[in-house]
Amino acid sequence: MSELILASTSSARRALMDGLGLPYRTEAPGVDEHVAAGLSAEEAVRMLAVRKARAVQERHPDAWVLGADQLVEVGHEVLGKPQDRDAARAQLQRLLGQTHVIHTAVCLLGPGGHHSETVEDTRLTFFAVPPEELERYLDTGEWEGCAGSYRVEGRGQALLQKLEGDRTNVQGLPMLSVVRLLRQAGFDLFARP
Ligand SMILES: Nc1nc2c(ncn2[C@H]2C[C@H](O)[C@@H](COP(=O)(O)OP(=O)(O)OP(=O)(O)O)O2)c(=O)[nH]1
Repeated sequence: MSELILASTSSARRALMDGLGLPYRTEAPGVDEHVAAGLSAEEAVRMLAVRKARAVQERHPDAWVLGADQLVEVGHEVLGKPQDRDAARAQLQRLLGQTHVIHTAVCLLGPGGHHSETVEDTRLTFFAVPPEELERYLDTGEWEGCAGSYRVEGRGQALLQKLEGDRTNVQGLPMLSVVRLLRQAGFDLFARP
């Protein structure tokens, strides 16, 4: 198989792909992540995952390229990555004591016009915790670089009352779907190095 490129700057996505053990490399997509207002969270993440994968594939047309994007939806609000601690506090205040949905889209592009994509949802319910506990969680710094301002595999799991769906989807890549897309594209996931 041609080389596989993860079109991502995300350390969480890299960690998940490392666990799979396939040879791959990463490349920053370098795309504008703004989308038209009025798109649903699912439409937005799907569009951005394709945009990221296409941007890298244009530079490496013979490669396989995996792109991904994630948003948090709570009520009618859509949350991305917080810019600072105050924004992270506001996001978590919105999520605590509520149920929210993580939407993650992945897109796999390959030689010969291969294009497969999917969007996976995971529903999470958080405990309602007092403000001082929220401040202690913010002190961990886990909010940085995370849509929704928490890390489900880190101290953030102490906020988690219920999770329905693929846990890896929360971390940045729905690995059940990534494996399915790679197998459908003909990847041998246990190829001899
Ligand atoms: N480790 C960890 N990371 C999380 C968690 N929830 C969200 N994230 C991270 C994964 C992604 O890096 C980020 C979602 O934002 P984006 O989809 O815009 O990706 P990002 O800009 O980080 O990287 P990329 O666009 O792939 O270069 O949030 C979590 O529970 N644990």
